[in-house]
Amino acid sequence: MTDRPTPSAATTESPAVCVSGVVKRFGSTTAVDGLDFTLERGRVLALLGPNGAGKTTTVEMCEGFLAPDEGTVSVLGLDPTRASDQVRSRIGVMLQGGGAYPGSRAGEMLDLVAAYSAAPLDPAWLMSQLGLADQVRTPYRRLSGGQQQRLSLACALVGRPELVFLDEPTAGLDAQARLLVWDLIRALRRDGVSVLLTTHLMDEAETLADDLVIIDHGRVVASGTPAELTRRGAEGQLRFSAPPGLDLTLLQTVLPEGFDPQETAPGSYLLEGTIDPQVIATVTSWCARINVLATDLRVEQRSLEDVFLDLTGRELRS
Ligand SMILES: Nc1ncnc2c1ncn2[C@@H]1O[C@H](COP(=O)(O)OP(=O)(O)OP(=O)(O)O)[C@@H](O)[C@H]1O
Repeated sequence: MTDRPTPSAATTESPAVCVSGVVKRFGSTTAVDGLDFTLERGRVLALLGPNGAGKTTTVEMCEGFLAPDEGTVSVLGLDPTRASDQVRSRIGVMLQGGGAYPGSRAGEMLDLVAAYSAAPLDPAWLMSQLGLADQVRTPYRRLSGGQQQRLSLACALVGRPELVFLDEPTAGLDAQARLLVWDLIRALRRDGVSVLLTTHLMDEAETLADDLVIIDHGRVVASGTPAELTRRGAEGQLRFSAPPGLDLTLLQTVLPEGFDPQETAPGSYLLEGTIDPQVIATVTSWCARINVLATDLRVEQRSLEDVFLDLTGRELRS
């Protein structure tokens, strides 16, 4: 995927997407409630949030399908509702089954979309990248849900867009198809394509995104790189098993300041904080000194699920 057309100079320097103070209401429901975030060029930003958080509404405003009630949305430096023709020729949008003629063959559909583009990718190559090489002649209605999903991704990408919107790109895909889609998103990133994706899958966000915006009830609850977010607060946990009833005040005196070791269940011990090799060595040598065998010693990093739970008191998966 090389030789993408150079974007026009007037909008090359602006961020791929800039959402500022955006509010969107549907009747009495406020779907998006003062949202701010920026997707810089060439990066992958994941909007992560539970069902109903406002992810799809946000993406649809960026695609120009919906206008915000308040605030501004800028895509490649342009207003996606006012300059929709200019914006649409430069973005890739994954439509969920929309616009498909049920009788048309998968390969024909992709060829048709490619024909509208000045410098399309090779449709046959794209079909094979997405594991659809054997479905080129299959009518759309006979494709499985996952195959339709991947064809819709192919349609979004075949025109070599500068910016791609992927709303839950792997929803409903099996593990193997999910990995194909992940590989393709990584390839887009390597090619300098900007990607805005929504997901409620932590592993997807953590694996693919350079930047994460966690939203809930239409608002940003946290943002940063996956590493920054999982490092926030308690950085990690060290757990070990040992005979119950150890006097942890003694352990605390030899640990760096800020550690408060706990016995979470009889014989199960937990330390939260920055777990570095010195902390592990301190714990094991303290156990040796009191002649106790620590078993099952393991270090766990906080996941985005933990971060979300800390911030909202709720599980990310609803
Ligand atoms: N066209 C609409 N009319 C009325 N309410 C809507 C409409 N679109 C979205 N909503 C409501 O706005 C809120 C946000 O919905 P949205 O689809 O943006 O969330 P989401 O984060 O994408 O959720 P999901 O992961 O379930 O797709 C929800 O309460 C939803 O019911």
